[in-house]
Amino acid sequence: MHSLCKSPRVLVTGSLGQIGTELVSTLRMKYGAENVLASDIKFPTEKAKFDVEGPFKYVNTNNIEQIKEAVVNFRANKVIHLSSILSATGEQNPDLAMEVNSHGAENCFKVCNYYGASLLIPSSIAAFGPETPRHNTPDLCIQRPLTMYGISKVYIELLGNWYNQKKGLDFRSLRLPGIISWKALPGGGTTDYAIDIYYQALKKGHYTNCFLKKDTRMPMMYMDDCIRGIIELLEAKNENLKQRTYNLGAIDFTPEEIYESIKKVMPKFKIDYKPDFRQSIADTWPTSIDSSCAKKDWGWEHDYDLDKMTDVMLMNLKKKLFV
Ligand SMILES: NC(=O)c1ccc[n+]([C@@H]2O[C@H](COP(=O)([O-])OP(=O)(O)OC[C@H]3O[C@@H](n4cnc5c(N)ncnc54)[C@H](O)[C@@H]3O)[C@@H](O)[C@H]2O)c1
Ligand SMILES: C[C@@H](O)[C@H](N)C(=O)O
Repeated sequence: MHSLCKSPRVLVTGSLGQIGTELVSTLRMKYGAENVLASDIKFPTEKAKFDVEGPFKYVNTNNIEQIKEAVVNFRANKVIHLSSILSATGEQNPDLAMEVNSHGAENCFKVCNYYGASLLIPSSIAAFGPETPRHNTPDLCIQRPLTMYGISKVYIELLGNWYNQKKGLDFRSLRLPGIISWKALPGGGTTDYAIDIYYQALKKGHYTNCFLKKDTRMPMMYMDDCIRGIIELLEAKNENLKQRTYNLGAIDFTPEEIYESIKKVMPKFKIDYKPDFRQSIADTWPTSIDSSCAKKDWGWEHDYDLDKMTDVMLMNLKKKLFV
């Protein structure tokens, strides 16, 4: 069985996305480039590539045979499944979201269960809905999301519990907030205004048509915290885990607060608002989440606050855009 292999052999799906491009490079630095197989339905390009090069394979996660082949030939004992259609794109193309998010995950569960590999799939604050307690949302509470994306996340969380209890599959998941980074562009999320605002601040000095109202508070996190959180959960001792899915909280802010944070560095920066369909998605999500269970079971602490993140985002984006 592959699970008996000592060194981690990790297959990452959807690895050319926002989180994957950074996670793959960090894992390669940690485990050795040859031990991390990146995969996606896109191929690496000059614009979208990994800082640390290593093996890459085309894997469409809707095709179970392609996942099987990658796991078997690479002798993967861990799968990190990232391929996904995010919330806003998912509401515009619900059939695609159902196919990629639910069917793709089902395929990963079946393959990992059969070949004895562990499986980590991120969940999201989108797994909560309008009936969920909105402030400091606990791990265990009512979850009735209204988006196709959120529905698939609840399905994955529950499948993970089932496979863990009935089949002994080592499944782990984190409910991530909106992730903010400067390296890769996001892929159609409701929290993505909080990335675009930094680009527009530097390019135009004015963020026009912010698609959420100025007082819409959502949980957020800087990418470095996200990558560290994923790897800490991946490496946590199984006996310390009291649940299979953990809230992973960090910071929370509104469009107006991130605007004020940027203004501290760029006093002439301006913003205007034009909320669209994404407002109704954001209105059903928590304003902040409680990650005390992750802290208690495996020591989770975030590092970046809003102003520290703003400094790092502006500094790195300046170099990326203008140097
Ligand atoms: N970015 C965030 O703010 C955020 C927040 C919470 C949870 N998450 C979760 O983290 C994971 C990764 O998110 P991300 O932000 O990197 O997403 P992304 O949209 O940036 O990347 C998704 C990747 O999946 C690939 N993909 C799409 N369909 C595929 C298929 N059929 N087969 C294989 N690959 C396919 C895409 O080409 C893309 O590279 C997802 O599960 C997402 O739900 C992300
Ligand atoms: C929150 C998260 O899952 C993603 N950033 C989205 O907005 O869809």
